[in-house]
Amino acid sequence: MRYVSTRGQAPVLDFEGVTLTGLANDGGLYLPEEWPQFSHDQIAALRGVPYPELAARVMAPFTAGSLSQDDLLALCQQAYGGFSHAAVTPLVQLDEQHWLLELFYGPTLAFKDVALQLLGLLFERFLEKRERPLTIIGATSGDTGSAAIDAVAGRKNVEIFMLHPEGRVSDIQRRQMTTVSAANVHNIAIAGSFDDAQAMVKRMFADRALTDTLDIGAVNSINWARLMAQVVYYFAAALQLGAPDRKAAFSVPTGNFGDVFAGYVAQKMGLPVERLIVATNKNDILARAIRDGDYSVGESHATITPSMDIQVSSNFERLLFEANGRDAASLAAQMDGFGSSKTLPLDPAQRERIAAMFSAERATPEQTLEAMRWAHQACGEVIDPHTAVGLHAAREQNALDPAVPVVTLATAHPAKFPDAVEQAIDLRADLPKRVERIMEREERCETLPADYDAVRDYISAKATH
Ligand SMILES: Cc1ncc(COP(=O)(O)O)c(C=O)c1O
Ligand SMILES: N[C@@H](CCOP(=O)(O)O)C(=O)O
Repeated sequence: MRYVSTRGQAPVLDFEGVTLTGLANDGGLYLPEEWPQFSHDQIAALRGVPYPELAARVMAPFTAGSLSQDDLLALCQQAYGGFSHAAVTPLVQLDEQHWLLELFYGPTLAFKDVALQLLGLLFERFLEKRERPLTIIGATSGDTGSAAIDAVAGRKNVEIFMLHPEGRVSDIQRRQMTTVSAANVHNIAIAGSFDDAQAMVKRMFADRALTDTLDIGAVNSINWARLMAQVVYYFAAALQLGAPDRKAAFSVPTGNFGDVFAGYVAQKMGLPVERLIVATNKNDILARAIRDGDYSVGESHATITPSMDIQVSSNFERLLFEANGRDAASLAAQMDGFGSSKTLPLDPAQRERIAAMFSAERATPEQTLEAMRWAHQACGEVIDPHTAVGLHAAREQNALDPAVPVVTLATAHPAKFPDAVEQAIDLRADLPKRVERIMEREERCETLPADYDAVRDYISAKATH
């Protein structure tokens, strides 16, 4: 499989190259040159297949040329062997139409583990032959950071610098990152928003002074391998609900647009997906883009769903590229305009193609809490506030055929956000035993201003050259 940049000016890479490169050097994001196709019979043959094998079969076309089938299967078995649920991503029924796809059984209790447990192993495999270590630089609003750190802590040939917005992640999210004592882990709290952190990370990929001395890698969803691994659970859920003979819709709590874009990829591969519902909090740039064609940056608001407090949504670029017929030159011009004006009007063709598959819904804090109460009182499920944003959006879809099952992605364990859970249902969600110990450990974190030079210089000084 070959991978091309959305902006058309970066080298075409294979899967190994794209995994180690992260952001394309023209500022774009990598995508497969073409979407692999699964026929009706090939999808039917995946029914009942255990998760690690399903993962290897769904991902095989994307890794072809860089990993053998046997190697890929062995990596999937290792990656998912540590999940605390036998089904890895179990499906739970809420009522006749609504389901939850629980994605929080990995070591750090959020959906990020599904991709990052595998990515850590892929790094290790591909770095065996390299002489220089890979310096991972990432930005997190809470969950990517802990999952990525867990995936690479103590591994050879790799070190990680993770930026998070100071005071804007939950205490548990922060401790999951800052209590890891491995020498190859560096946490940086910046006095700014997640968007400030993400913008700095992207700028570092284009900073020759840095890239000439360090091999920089990505764990954020700018890295194609992240999205690839997330495609699998759409297959897992749809197969259980009757695919390929029955369609399913998915409601996805959204921030950086990676998770819902993985659903789009599953649909492009042949999975019968009726609709993808983009669920946002008050940071509703995506809802405005999908509904009104207006992708323009607003103020960043702190909410009870901090992981989704995102304005500039990395993976929306991938969808814009798809929706303009993969015209890289025109996309590059659109993104340049967005870079300077912070506003991007979608053209009519982009709007039409996006509307054909995506709906968008925004949840207020009260609607979020109300969805948590409904899940608890009517269905006996304790859900986290991010999942609740998705569930609220799912239950607003009156235009959907009631015979179509709607799956809300349950993106985090409720214990990661105990205050919001208590506010909604007056119950303190207990931390699972496997992570309880983070509450006693010492924290390690550098606090820096939201200043590009200060952060770049700190990383440059600390990194292994
Ligand atoms: C718990 C949780 N839900 C939802 C999201 C949004 O996912 P995405 O950024 O892939 O849109 C995130 C962060 O990415 C998250 O951590
Ligand atoms: N919500 C995310 C933000 C980063 O998103 P990513 O999917 O691009 O890594 C987080 O928890 O850090």
